[in-house]
Parts: sequence; C-alpha cells; structure tokens
Amino acid sequence: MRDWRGTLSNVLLPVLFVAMAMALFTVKPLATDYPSLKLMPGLYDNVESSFFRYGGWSFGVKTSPELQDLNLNKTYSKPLAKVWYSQKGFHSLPSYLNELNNLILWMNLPPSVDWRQYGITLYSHPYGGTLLDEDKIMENVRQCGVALCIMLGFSILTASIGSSVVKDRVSGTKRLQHISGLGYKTYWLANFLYDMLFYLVPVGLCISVIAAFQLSAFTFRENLAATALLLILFGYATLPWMYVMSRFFSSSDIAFISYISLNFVFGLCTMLVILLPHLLAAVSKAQNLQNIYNILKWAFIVFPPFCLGQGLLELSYNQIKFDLTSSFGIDSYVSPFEMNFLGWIFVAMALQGTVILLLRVLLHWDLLQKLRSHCSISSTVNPSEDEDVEVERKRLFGGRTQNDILLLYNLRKCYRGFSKRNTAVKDISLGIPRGECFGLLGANGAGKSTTFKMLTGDITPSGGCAVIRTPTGSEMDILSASSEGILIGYCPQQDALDELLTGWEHLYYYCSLRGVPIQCIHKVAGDLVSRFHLDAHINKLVKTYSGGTKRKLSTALALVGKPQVLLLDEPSSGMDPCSKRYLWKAIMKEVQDGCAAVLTSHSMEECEALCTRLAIMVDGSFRCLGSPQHIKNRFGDGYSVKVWLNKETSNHGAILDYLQLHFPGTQFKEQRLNLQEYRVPYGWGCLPELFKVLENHKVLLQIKHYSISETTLEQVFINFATQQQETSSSAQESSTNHHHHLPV
Ligand SMILES: Nc1ncnc2c1ncn2[C@@H]1O[C@H](COP(=O)(O)OP(=O)(O)OP(=O)(O)O)[C@@H](O)[C@H]1O
Repeated sequence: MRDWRGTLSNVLLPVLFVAMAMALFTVKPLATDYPSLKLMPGLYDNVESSFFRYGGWSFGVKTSPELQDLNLNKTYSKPLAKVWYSQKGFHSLPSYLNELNNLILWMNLPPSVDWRQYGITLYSHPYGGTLLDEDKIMENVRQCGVALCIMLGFSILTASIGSSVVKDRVSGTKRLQHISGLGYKTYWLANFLYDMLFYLVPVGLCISVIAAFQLSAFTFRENLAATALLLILFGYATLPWMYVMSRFFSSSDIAFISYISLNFVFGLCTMLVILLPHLLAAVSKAQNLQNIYNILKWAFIVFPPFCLGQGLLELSYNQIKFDLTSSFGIDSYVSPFEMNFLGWIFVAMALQGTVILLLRVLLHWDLLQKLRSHCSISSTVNPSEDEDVEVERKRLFGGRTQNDILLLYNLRKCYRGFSKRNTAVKDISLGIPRGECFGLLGANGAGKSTTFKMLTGDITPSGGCAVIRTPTGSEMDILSASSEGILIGYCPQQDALDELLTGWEHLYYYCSLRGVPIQCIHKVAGDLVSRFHLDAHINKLVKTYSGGTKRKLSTALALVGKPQVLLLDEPSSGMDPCSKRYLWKAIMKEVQDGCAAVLTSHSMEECEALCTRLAIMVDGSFRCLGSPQHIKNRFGDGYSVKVWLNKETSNHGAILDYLQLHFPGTQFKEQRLNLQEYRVPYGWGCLPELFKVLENHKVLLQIKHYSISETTLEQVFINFATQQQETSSSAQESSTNHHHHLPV
C-alpha cells in the first residue's frame, strides 16, 4: 500500500478498459430490428405510386382457350380476377393478393351479415436471423474490438505485475535474497501466489462492472462465470510465461513495455489472422475456409491472449445464436463449460500455467550454471605472472589449502559482444583462510565486480570455479554453500534495497531468511543498528535514505547471522569518514570472529586498515599479491622527498645533482609553486643518510623545509592503474591504426 499510486493504477486500469469495452458493446444493437408491417395496398398509396404502378386487380377477363376440361374436351371461358404487381415493391404481391382474398371473402358472405365485420389482416414479421453481409462484417469487427479492449486492459495489468520480478533481478534484491538463504522454489511460488492474489482484485472489480452492464453475452446464464474463469486463467497462464522471460530483460521498464506489446501483438495478430477466414467463411459459406478457421483456432490455443480474446468472441457468438433462435422458441444456448465450446480453452490455459510455472520453479538459472560450469583444476602457467601470484597459485594447486575457506581456482570470465570478446577476469587463483580480510584493488574496469558476481552466482564463470570448504573439509561449489549451512554475506556495489521498506523491515526480513530465531531477531537487528549508528533512520523508508546510509544498511544486511564468508563490494563508497570508522570496526570484528572477507575498495586507507593481504588487479589479472607492507616494499619506488624552497624557482638541477651524487637513481617527479618532489630509491642505510644530506645543504640549496616519506600504497596503486590505462589506450591506438590500413 506504500506505493498506492501504482497499486491504484494497476487495479483501476483494467476496470477502465473493461468499462470501455462494455460501452462499445452497447453502442449498437446486435442486428437491425425490423418492425412488423401491416400489408395492404394502401402502402403504395403515396406520391411515389403516382409515378410507378406497384400493383392492382383486374376482373372479368375470360380464361384463355388453353384452359380446357380435359375429360369433356370442352373449352370453358370463365371470368377471372387477376392480381397485378411489380416486384419492385417488396410487399406488393402479398398486399394485393390479400386484398383480392378479402374481396372474395366478402363476396361469399351471406347477405344477412355485415361484411365490414369480416376480413383478413396480413402482417409481415421480418426474420432477423439473416443479417446482411455488411452487418456480419461490422458485427464481427465490433466484437473483436470489445475482446481487444478487454485484452489490452489485462495485458497492461499482467505486464505490470510480471515486470516486478525483473526489477528484483536487476536491482540485485533477488540475488541477495538467494544468498541470504531464500530458496528458488520458495521465491517463485511465493511470487506467483502473491501476484495471483493481487491479480484477482482487479478481476473481481471487472466482473462487477461486467455484471453491472448486464450484457447478456457476458452475463446470461453461465456466461458470467465463464467470463470470470477466462480472466482468471489468463493471469494464471500469462504470469509464469513472464517469469520465464524475465531473464532476458535488463530493465523492468523495458520488460513492462515488451510484455504489453507481446501480449497485445500475439492477441491482435492471432485474432486478425483467424477473423479473416471466419468472415469469408460466413459470407461465402465455403467449407475449406471454415476448416482453416478451425485449424487456426486450435493452433493458436498456445497463446494465452488468444485464448482470452477467442473465448470472449465465442461467448458473443453463442449469445447471438441464442437470441436469434429464442424468438422461435428454440433454446440453442450451449454451456460455455462444454469441452467442444470453451472447455478446451480453459484446459489449455490451466495446463500452460501449471507446466510453465513448474518449469520456472524447477529449472532455475543456477542449476543451468552448475550444469554448464566444469571446474578445470589444472594449473595454467603464465610466464609474465608475478612471483607472489605464482606462489599463491602453486599453493592452491599443490593442495596446501587446509585453512582456506574460500578458494578460487583459475576463475575466468569472458563477455562476448557482437564484434569482440572482452576477458574481464583472467584465470585468477586465490585461497582465503578464516580470519582474513582480503582486499581486491584495481582501477575502474579491472574486473573486481565481475569476480564478485561470479562468487555470488550472478554470472557464470567462463572457466574455473569458486569453492567453499565445508566444516568436514570437503570442497563444494560456492552456490551450494547455503545448503550445507555455510552463510555468505554479500554487500553488492549497487544497493539491493527495496525503496518501499524501512531499514528495520529489511533487517527483520533478512534475519528471518538467515534463520535467526524469531525471539532473537529484535536483538540481532538492534545490535547491527547500533553498530552502524543507524538509529536515526531505521524506521524511515529506504527511499528517504542518503547514499551513505543506504551503504550502511547494505553492509549491515551482509553481516546478518554472522556469515562465514563476507563479500563486500565497495562498502564504504559515499560514506562520511566517521561512518567509515564504524564500518571498519564492524568488519574488523567479523574478521576477528573467524570470518573470511573479500573487500573491494578505492580507498587505500581502508585497505591498509582492514586487509591482511591484498591483490591489485590490472586488466582482469592479479599483478601483485601479499600484505600491504610487502606490496609497498616490493613495488614502492623508494622514498618520496618533498622540498619547499624559499622562493619559487623552476630550476631543480642543483638539488637533483646533490641527491644523485649521494643516491644514484634519484628522479625529479614534479613541481607545484615552491614545492619540488623527488623519488629516491631504497638502499641500505639510505634514510639517515638522506636526512643528513638535506640538513647539511639546507641553506646552500635554499630549502625552507622538507619532508621524507615512504611510498604509499596509493602510489603503488597509481603505478599499476597507469599500466592499465596505457595498455587500454595502446589497444585503442592499434585498433584505430588497423582501421586506417583497411582498404577504402
Ligand atoms: N555485462 C557486461 N558485458 C560486457 N562487458 C562487461 C559487462 N560487465 C562488465 N564488463 C566489462 O568487464 C570489465 C570489468 O568490469 P567490472 O565491473 O568487473 O570492473 P570493476 O573492477 O568492478 O570496476 P569498478 O571499480 O568501476 O566497479 C570492464 O571492461 C567492463 O567493461
């Protein structure tokens, strides 16, 4: 009810369309109602008959000689009365003939009676059953219009309901719920149950509208029940189809538009295709056209929109037939529930809904992934691989992984585009023991989130596998971990939160998914709220949260139920420094309690504060791996010497000469106003010597003050990130050069 506008439009829109359809149905009566007509010569006693003679009588003409009494072979001549008529006057013959009969009657009456009291009155009651061809076409088109109008309303309703699962998948909430312990079967069945219950509300309202209009085509005898069943089964058959197709849409808006279009196009096209032979068969009475109509009617039964449209049309046809025959006292009404009437349509929709729903529930994506993924546990040697990365690979493939809980073996992901393949992650191997926070660093596009998505089952690895070590020591696929009771906490890069729920409701829901006993939920959720300082916002709707608060809630959700493995994708992005400290404290506590954490971050400070080991990813592969200090020692390019001069000068030659004299290999890095920066390579006893040299020549070199620092992790990172930029720009250049050489 929090999204009351959306709910209201979902409920009212189909009702509006049904009301429109009913109004359309009432615009024109079924067939032209011809009144009964008294037939008498006076009909032609008007201005027109003064120009055209429509009929009359003639008396006293003798019979022709051909009329002979055959037995007596005599010729009689008898005075005759003749009726003359023109066929241009439809009613002239019966009118004049009746007049003549009246004359004969009156002539034969006994003279004692008053002839005025006797007479034959003739009426014409036209039979309305034979519609003109144009009427038939118009009637068919009108009924199709009514059916399409109802179909459009329900197409919009089902599309709106069905696209919510796309929203769940795209926002990541579906994945997060599965990781937190929600089973696939439960997810789909609960969704279907809720969607069907919601769908029944507008169906109920539409049925009331149809009943209020009292159109016999939809309300007579069992017609209302049949209309209701058609509408219910349409939702029952359509929603599972939408669940199956949801995988192919990257946005819920696109899914919504596509579902409406697919529903309507399938409904419209099939009905138009079927209407043509039906009309032609009705007009021409050709049997082969009728056969085509019958075949198509059966073939299109696999499309729920066709079933709905066709069902409504059949109900109208049935009622037309009944109305026409009832005036002759014949009850030609056929129950819509009979098998050879709408029975098969009902069965087809019910079957479709059940079968497709079962397929959806049983064949989930992860199952297909498991079937497709074949874990290659063979070590591939990359000659340009860093020695630490190689050591880690050998450790893994050598089986020295008893303490590791999360293991990645040659994990690889290739995205296949139309024109080229992009290998986002290239054969990374890693083992993370309990109590370790492993940092995954890399520039934008290095492949960190892709690695996370493979670990959470969001995408299938193109090669290799990620496994979890169970408490019994065996290794199992990470996607099956929850079945073994191993909890994985995941904080995705984009907050997978429901805007219409409060923070407290999120925590409550994820606590129940994790299996926290109901009496402990309040305590567990409250503990996380206070650890992340979320008290001020916890009862507000998530849509009112700031970016940083959403991140805090996302991380808090990842920690629900004390997971053994924590996957944190840039948890601190958008957080203020104070909140970051609370976050670090919370993560540190989890790690100290024995959890294995993988963290990506663009904050080197965060990685240095939290990570016991880290790896820097460049173009999908690890370029270095080890503790932050080890990486700084190996890849740091010496000491950074910053010198503030007495006055601004662009001449750095004197200081550089002095430094190079004592420390060969020293480089000038950059100058900003009176600040100059030099890089001095590491060396034994270098640091005290460096201080000594600078202090001794301070006056001579006009140095106001100076500072010496070790290379930071950030500098190491920047060096690696620059490598990535260089390789990508050289790749771009080579591709443009390649294009230049193409023959024009
Ligand atoms: N769905 C996709 N289809 C094709 N290529 C993709 C897809 N998702 C990511 N990529 C590509 O894979 C590479 C790695 O992307 P990824 O999102 O893993 O980087 P990242 O390290 O997480 O970056 P960031 O720090 O910005 O989050 C990039 O080159 C990206 O363009």
